[in-house]
Amino acid sequence: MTLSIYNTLTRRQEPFTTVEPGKVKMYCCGVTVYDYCHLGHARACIIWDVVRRYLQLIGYDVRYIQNFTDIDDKILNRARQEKSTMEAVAERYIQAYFEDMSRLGIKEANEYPRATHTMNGIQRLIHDLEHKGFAYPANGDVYYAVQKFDEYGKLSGRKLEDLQLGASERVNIEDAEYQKKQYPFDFALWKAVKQGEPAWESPWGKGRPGWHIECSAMVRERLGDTIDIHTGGADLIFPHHENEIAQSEAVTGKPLANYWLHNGMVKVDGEKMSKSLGNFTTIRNLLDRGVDPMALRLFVLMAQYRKPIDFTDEAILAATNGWYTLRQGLLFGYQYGKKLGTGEWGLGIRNNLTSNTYIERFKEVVNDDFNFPGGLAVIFELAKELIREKNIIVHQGKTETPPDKLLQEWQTLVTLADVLGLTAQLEIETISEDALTDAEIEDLIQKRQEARKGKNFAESDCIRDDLLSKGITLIDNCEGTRWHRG
Ligand SMILES: Nc1ncnc2c1ncn2[C@@H]1O[C@H](COP(=O)(O)OP(=O)(O)OP(=O)(O)O)[C@@H](O)[C@H]1O
Ligand SMILES: [Zn+2]
Repeated sequence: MTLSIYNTLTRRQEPFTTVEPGKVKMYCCGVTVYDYCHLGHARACIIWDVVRRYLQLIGYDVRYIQNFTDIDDKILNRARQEKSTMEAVAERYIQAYFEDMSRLGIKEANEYPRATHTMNGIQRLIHDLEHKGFAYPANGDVYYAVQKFDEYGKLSGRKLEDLQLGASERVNIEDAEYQKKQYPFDFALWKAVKQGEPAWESPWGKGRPGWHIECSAMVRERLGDTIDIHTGGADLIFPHHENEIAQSEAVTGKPLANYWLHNGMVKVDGEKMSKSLGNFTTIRNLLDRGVDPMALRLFVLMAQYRKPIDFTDEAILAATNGWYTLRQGLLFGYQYGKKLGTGEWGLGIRNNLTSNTYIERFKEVVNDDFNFPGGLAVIFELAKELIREKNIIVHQGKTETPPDKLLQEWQTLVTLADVLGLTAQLEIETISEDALTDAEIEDLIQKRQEARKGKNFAESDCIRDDLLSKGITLIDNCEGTRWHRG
């Protein structure tokens, strides 16, 4: 079976094809930066990270862009509460984002555009919409006229007539915005400046962009008119993604994205985990309590990505137990490779892997709409096989299974687990003989920096992963790269 994925737009599972052969352009709606990331964000980031890694495994060259919404009422409120500025609040939480995601082993996007750095693209798009009759100015604001876009509602399946029926309790007719709109469901592309708020010059007067327009502008600027995959949480289908489609497609006349993918929500007692609702556990809080980042990854990957999942202590405990099992399998080669007499097993994992039945089974199952739980079952089968061998070695001193077979199984396990971002670190004691010095680590970080500058991300990832396998964790932030052992 080749890859087929469920497309929210068509409500069907479809064979995956790309605009350009062998290349995937992928855009993911990122976080609004006014607080630490919670487990809902962790789920979204882990799922799209793994989707990206899997597409790479099956041979695609993936260009992955994720934005930061760094201008928004919630950021301004936070800045007011703290007597700080929007920039300072945004910067702090962007930095925190990178720290948290690095702890979870999320690969960096190719670019992280920010709304405040995209003003020209945003204004150009609004101008084009106005020019084509899809937008109208009103007292310094600019609104999108949803009734002008015939296909409005095609993603979410919501029709304007239905919205109208249920609207009476939701629309506040006293609201200043409402008074400026020609139609209640029109939405703001540009908002006139309010006292004390940051603002940019524009043809419509000083002001700032609405939320939806930033993503349309960033996709257009960084990836072009039509991309292959647009992702985000299911909470964004309406209105955010519906509005992105309306904005982009009205201007270009082309599909914004061929496949729309949405992750299910992380819930707490049946309600969406959310910053606004305040019912959230942050990633750093959970990890600082001692939960292994890999257990959190497993918690996410054990569920089908579109289904909601409940965050409970029991679920994290189950994932942690699963991780301890998998970890034993992943460490097998490091611990017993030498003993089995085939040299240092940790070396050259990446280069040695050829197709085999486990890899084919893994692909077969994951090709069915990114069935990661199914892929995990193959991975656990391998891990358990290696643990069985380990027990034989521990109790009998040796195993009858040929070392080459074990080496291949172990390499397969490490490679497939790596596709899901699941990597095991050796305890410091077990590597003390050949532990790197601080200077050697700094040297490798420098090499990685250079590889990144040269856009050689395969090499930079390789250096990071090799360091990780030696118990060294890298944390990237705006000032550079920090590291710690263990
Ligand atoms: N509970 C959740 N489960 C899964 N994904 C989520 C969850 N909350 C947010 N996301 C996803 O994370 C990304 C960033 O979301 P955003 O910054 O708007 O967070 P939020 O917590 O929903 O914010 P707010 O509470 O202010 O609405 C989006 O793709 C969103 O769909
Ligand atoms: Zn978006």
